[in-house]
Amino acid sequence: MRLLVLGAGGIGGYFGGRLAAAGVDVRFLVRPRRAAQLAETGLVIKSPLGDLTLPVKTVVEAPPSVDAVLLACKAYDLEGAMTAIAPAIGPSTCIVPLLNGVRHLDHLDARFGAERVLGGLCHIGVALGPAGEIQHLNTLQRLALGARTHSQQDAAQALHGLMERGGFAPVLSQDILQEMWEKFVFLTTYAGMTTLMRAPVGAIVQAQDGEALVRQMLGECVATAAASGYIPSQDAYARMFTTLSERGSTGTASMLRDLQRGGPTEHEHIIGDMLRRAHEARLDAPLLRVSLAHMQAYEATRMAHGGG
Ligand SMILES: NC(=O)C1=CN([C@@H]2O[C@H](COP(=O)(O)OP(=O)(O)OC[C@H]3O[C@@H](n4cnc5c(N)ncnc54)[C@H](OP(=O)(O)O)[C@@H]3O)[C@@H](O)[C@H]2O)C=CC1
Ligand SMILES: CC(C)(CO)C(=O)C(=O)O
Repeated sequence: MRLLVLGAGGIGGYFGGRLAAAGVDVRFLVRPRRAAQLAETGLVIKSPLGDLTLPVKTVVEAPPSVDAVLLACKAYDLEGAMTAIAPAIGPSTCIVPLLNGVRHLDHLDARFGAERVLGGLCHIGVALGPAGEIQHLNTLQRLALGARTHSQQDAAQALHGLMERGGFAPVLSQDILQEMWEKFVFLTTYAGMTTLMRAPVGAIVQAQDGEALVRQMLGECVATAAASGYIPSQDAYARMFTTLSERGSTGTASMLRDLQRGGPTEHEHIIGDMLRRAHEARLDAPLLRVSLAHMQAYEATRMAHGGG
């Protein structure tokens, strides 16, 4: 099976690297700067689960008709990424997007046809270091993928088999859209609250109304998910709330880290999309409104200072 991984950043580099190290036929579709860097250093992963340095195959133009594409770009790069992978999408190619959120599914479906687009997500903490190395920040490495329709089940199973070779125990989800929505609900609150407060969870819940505000934003997201047909399970809700209200936690969403380094963020794809869906369902979501306005003001300021 020929696998094309779009992006050798945190997510693409980590999972693609594990697969390449196991002998899977992986090509990384990257831009010229990253191609040069990888040619010089190889793909480097620094992880508590095992470091890795290996030469990898890169391409700056997609080869025709691969078997599967692992899509691992940030949401603000989705349009360009879809154009980049287009030549690789043949009649039986599957695309597994690993982006956070859910809105990208609509864009991918419109561009390539819903039958090509499986569901996917990952729970992991990875970031690119200064020399382009992939830093694995904890020991989580959960990748889940699954069929969105009955007709995709065989393809999902085959891809899961391929992913298993990477040694990161991928999950073949029987309800990937539900899982994606649960992560969307969690991440919107995590990113919304930690960016608004410029603080980790532990500091937020120490503030007078901190925990109440976390509960309120989570409630707005849960109501939106429910109105969209994806009520988080009780277990999922309990896990989310535990993480979002943990005393002493130093946890922050990657969106806060992106903001603190003055970079672009996925706020429209995450917070903006959740709020849009709340409005469509005629739900009041005052905290999401504040959170989105805050991120849009950040973005306007960033652009005014020449941010690209
Ligand atoms: N990092 C994490 O721990 C987690 C991230 N996610 C989600 O996964 C997604 C990816 O995040 P992450 O890996 O951290 O992001 P990164 O910024 O680390 O990596 C994205 C990569 O995509 C590449 N890219 C973008 N457009 C193109 C293109 N047209 N052609 C080739 N390469 C392209 C970028 O290349 P270039 O270097 O050229 O810009 C970059 O290396 C996001 O939606 C994120 O929210 C989900 C769970 C955890
Ligand atoms: C929730 C988390 C930390 C891990 O998957 C993440 O996706 C993010 O912060 O962007």
